[in-house]
Amino acid sequence: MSSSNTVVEVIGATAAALCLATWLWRERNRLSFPPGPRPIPLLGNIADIPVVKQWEAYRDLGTRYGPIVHLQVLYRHLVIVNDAEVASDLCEKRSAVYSGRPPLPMISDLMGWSWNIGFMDYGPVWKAHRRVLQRYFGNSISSQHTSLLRKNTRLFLSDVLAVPSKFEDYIRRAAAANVLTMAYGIDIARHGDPLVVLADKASNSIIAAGLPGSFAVDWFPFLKHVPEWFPGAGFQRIARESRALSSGMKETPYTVAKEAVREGRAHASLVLDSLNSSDGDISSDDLIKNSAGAMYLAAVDTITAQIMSFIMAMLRNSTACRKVQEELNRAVGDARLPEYADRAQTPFLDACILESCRLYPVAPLGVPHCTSQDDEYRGFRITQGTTIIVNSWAILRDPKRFPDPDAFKPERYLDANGRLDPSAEYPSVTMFGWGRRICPGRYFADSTLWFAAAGLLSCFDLACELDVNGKPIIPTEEMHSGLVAVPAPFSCVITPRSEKHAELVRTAQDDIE
Ligand code: HEM
Repeated sequence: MSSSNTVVEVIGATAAALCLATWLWRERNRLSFPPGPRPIPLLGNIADIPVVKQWEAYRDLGTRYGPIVHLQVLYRHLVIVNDAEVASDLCEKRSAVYSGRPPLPMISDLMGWSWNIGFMDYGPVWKAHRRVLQRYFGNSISSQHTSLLRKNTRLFLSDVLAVPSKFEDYIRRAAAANVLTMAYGIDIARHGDPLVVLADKASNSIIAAGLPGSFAVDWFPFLKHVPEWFPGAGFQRIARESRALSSGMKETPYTVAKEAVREGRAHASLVLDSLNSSDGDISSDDLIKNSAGAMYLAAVDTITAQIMSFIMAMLRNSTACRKVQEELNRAVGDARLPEYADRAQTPFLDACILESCRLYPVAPLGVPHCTSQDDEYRGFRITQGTTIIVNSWAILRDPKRFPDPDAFKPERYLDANGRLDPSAEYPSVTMFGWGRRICPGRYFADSTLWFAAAGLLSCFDLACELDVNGKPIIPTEEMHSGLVAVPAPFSCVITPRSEKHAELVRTAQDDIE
């Protein structure tokens, strides 16, 4: 073959490849975005972004446009997913592309929370942090964690016995005690521990910032550079205050924990465990500090709100509540407090917990994911950098998955013999998130809910407060929006089920290991 033929062939092949690439590029760009409300010039769908009860507004968009809805705000694309199958297709089956986090100029850059794994984009830094947490939590609940839960539940019950009206504070205190011991091996003071005060202030500052997108700077990142004194730049003051708290929350408990390690008096914890690891990728100071610090923010508000939702559900469904107590009478009796081993005998309690998580998920929109490259799904174009919001709340009320979805029906998780039915659809499928970003603390959270619910209902009666006419004030189902959705404040009258139960709670403290 002559060399001129070869040149022609090379040119021909190159031209064909170029044509093919151009055709593919055109095809890709011919794909349209998923359906959604018509954007207005320049600002796009800014008026369609809800500011309260976002999960309901996004569900309504889904009813109009289908399970996958596209919105565009300025240059940012958002995809709202209201369907479990689509969420799994994208965030699980295509997790290599859908595991990022959108940029969070206010929370990460200005408020200084970029060290927190929950806000990190997908990549090697995130992976390194995730390994630390995954190694510590594993894929089940450890006996070390159940004895921690046992201890703090007993303290919680005795606090409730002393001042029942402050039950929410005590739920929060128990959650904080669990996390600070797990993360740092620190035993906190019964009341007003300075580390808890600091961590609460820090997490409140971030919760007060609301959902990502609540500040203009989230949409116009150049505002990051506006000085604090500039009119309208109040967000810079909020950011400065939160920055100081964020740094305190990361550094202070870690310093205390490391001192205890140095002096040989440290309890088992993520810090101790990771420092002792022979794996150099895990024992780095920054990795451990950041991973331990992230746990408080991720765990305390979520757990507190989910237990509050359970109590709210019990007040709204007193027949189910009584049935749980009858089950606990049979499984535990009145001569001792519940132990984790009793869980196998309390399927109805588990079903009630599941149903309260389904109806009142505390992360109704999960945490947004973000795409790391362009993708095509069901013939639609999803571009790189699109924010993916999975509407867990809508999925958990999808009538195809949960018939009669607005009703409290614990029976939906039980088989004909009253045992938990492994083939039932459980809310854990969506309430802990998706794919590579799924909540690493989910097994611990699940056990925490059981301990709190079993302890409370085994020893106490819950009742609605009465109004001036003697009618019970039944809590509404209202949940307040935010990074974590919390039930609207409600009152609950808590009384010991009998003097024997009260005595059990009083003496339980002596039984703490
Ligand atoms: C009822 C309690 C809880 C709920 C409903 C919950 C829910 C969630 C959800 C929805 C996510 C986002 C997942 C995603 O991006 O798809 C998440 C992430 C996370 N959770 Fe939980 N969580 C709970 C308790 C806990 C606990 C007890 C811990 C640890 C002690 C924890 C640690 C984390 C961490 C570190 C992340 C960030 C993971 C990452 O970005 O890779 N969570 N959780």
